Amino acid sequence: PTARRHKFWETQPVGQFRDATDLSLPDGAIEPPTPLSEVRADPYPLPAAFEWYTCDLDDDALLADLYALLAHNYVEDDENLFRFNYSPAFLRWALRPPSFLRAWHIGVRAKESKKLVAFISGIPARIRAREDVVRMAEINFLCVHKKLRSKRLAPVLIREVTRRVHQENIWQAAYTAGVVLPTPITTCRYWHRSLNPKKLIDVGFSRLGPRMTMSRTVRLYKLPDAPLTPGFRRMELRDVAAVSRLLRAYLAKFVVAPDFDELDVEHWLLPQEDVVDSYLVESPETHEVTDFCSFYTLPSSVLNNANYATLKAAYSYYNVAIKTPLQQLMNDALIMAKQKNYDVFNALDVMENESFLKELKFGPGDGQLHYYLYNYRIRNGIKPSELGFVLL
Ligand SMILES: CCCCCCCCCCCCCC(=O)CSCCNC(=O)CCNC(=O)[C@H](O)C(C)(C)COP(=O)(O)OP(=O)(O)OC[C@H]1O[C@@H](n2cnc3c(N)ncnc32)[C@H](O)[C@@H]1OP(=O)(O)O
Ligand SMILES: CN(C)Cc1n[nH]c2ccc(-c3ccc(F)cc3OCCn3ccnc3)cc12
Repeated sequence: PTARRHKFWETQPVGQFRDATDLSLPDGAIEPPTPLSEVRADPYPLPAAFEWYTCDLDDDALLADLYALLAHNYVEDDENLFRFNYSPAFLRWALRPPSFLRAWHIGVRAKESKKLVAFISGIPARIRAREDVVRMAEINFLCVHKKLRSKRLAPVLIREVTRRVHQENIWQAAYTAGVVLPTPITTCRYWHRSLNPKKLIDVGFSRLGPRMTMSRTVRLYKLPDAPLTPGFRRMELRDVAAVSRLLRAYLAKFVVAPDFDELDVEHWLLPQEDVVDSYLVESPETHEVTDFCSFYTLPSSVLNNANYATLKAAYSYYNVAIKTPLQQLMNDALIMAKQKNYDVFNALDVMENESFLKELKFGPGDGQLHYYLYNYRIRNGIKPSELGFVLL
C-alpha cells in the first residue's frame, strides 16, 4: 500500500518510517550542528495578512490573548466533547521555567486586527537519553486557529521555532502529540480514575457500567477523607534539596528522562494553587524524606453540556516511591485530588504507573500519546516503562 506522505516531516531530521528497520543507523544526533553564522538570520515568510509576534507573557493582556487562543482552538478529544483549558497561571508556569527565552514564545498575528491566530513555544531543558545528557528545546502549545487550518501554517511555525532554537546552538528537541508522525520513540496510553463519577457520566466522559447503578458506581469510587500514609504532607521550599536528591536518583533508572537540578525542581514541583500539587512522606521517626508524588491541574472545557462547563482534571506528574508502596502513595494522591474537588485523575502508562492503574480503579482512555525526539535517533524506540518524562 502507498505509505502515507509526510511532505513536511520527510524533510526533517527525524526517524523516517522507511528507516525503521535499518539497524545500521547509529543512535544519537541525526544531523550535525550548523555553524551559527549559517543559521538563517531572518524569520520565515508568512502569508501577507499575518506577522510574527513574540508573546511577552509578563504582560497580562498578552497572556490573556494566548489563553483565549488555546481555550478555543487547542487539543480536543477524538469525539470533540472536551477541549483542554490551560489556565493563564498554568501557561506562565509551563512557559517560564529557569533560563526560558521570550523569543521562543512565538505568536502569529493578523496584521489588520492584531488578533493572535497561531502560536508555538519552546522552553530549554536538559534531557538524558541513555548516558547522553543533551540540551534540548521542549516544544509545546502548537496551535493554529480553527479558521486557518489545513493551510500548511504548522510547518512554518515549526521551521521558525527550529530556527530560533538553532540560534541558541541547540540542535535537539522533545515533543509529544496525539497524532502519529515520523517517528515516535514510544507510544503511551492514558488512563482515567473517576473521582466524581456522577458528573463524569453526566458530561459523557464515562458511561454507567453494565449491571451498574449510579449509587453502586459512586460507592465503587469512594475514597477516604484523609491520606493514609503517616508523615504525608505538602512539599515546601525547605524540601527542594531532599526532593531533588530523591527524584534525580529515581529518574536515573529510565532510558529517557529530564536531568533536573534544584532550580528545576523548585520551578516544576513546588506547589502552586490550581497549577501543580506535590506531596512527600517525611518519616515521623527519622524526619527523612522517603517518597514523593505530584499532579498538575489541567481542566477541560465541556463543549456541549447543559449542566457543566468544565471538567476539573488532575494529571499524574512525577512520583517516587522508595519506602511507601507506589500503590499506597498514589492512593493518597487520589485522596488529595478528591479533597480538592477534582472530577478525574489521569495518568499515562509511563515510568512505573502500570503497577497501580488497575488496582486503583483507573480505566483505559480512548487514545494514545506519542513521544518524539527531533534530530535524535533511538533505534527501536523504548517502552513506556522506560520513559521517565512527562510533558504538560
Ligand atoms: C532543534 C529544535 C527543533 C524544534 C522543533 C521540533 C519539532 C516540533 C514539532 C511540533 C510539536 C508540537 C507539540 C505540541 O504542541 C503538542 S501536540 C498538540 C498540537 N496542537 C493541537 O492539536 C491543537 C489543535 N490543532 C491545531 O491547532 C492544528 O491542527 C495544528 C497546529 C496541530 C496543525 O495545523 P493544521 O492546520 O491542522 O495543519 P497544516 O498547517 O496544514 O500542516 C500539516 C502538517 O503539520 C503536521 N502536523 C499536524 N499536527 C502536528 C503536531 N501536533 N505536531 C507536529 N506536526 C503536526 C502534519 O503532519 C502535516 O505535516 P506532513 O504533511 O509532513 O504530515
Ligand atoms: C501532553 N500535551 C502536549 C498536551 C497534549 N497534546 N495532545 C494530546 C493528546 C492527548 C493528551 C492526553 C494526555 C494524558 C491524558 F490522560 C489524556 C489526554 O488526552 C485525553 C483526550 N483529551 C484531549 C483533550 N481533552 C481530552 C494530551 C495531549
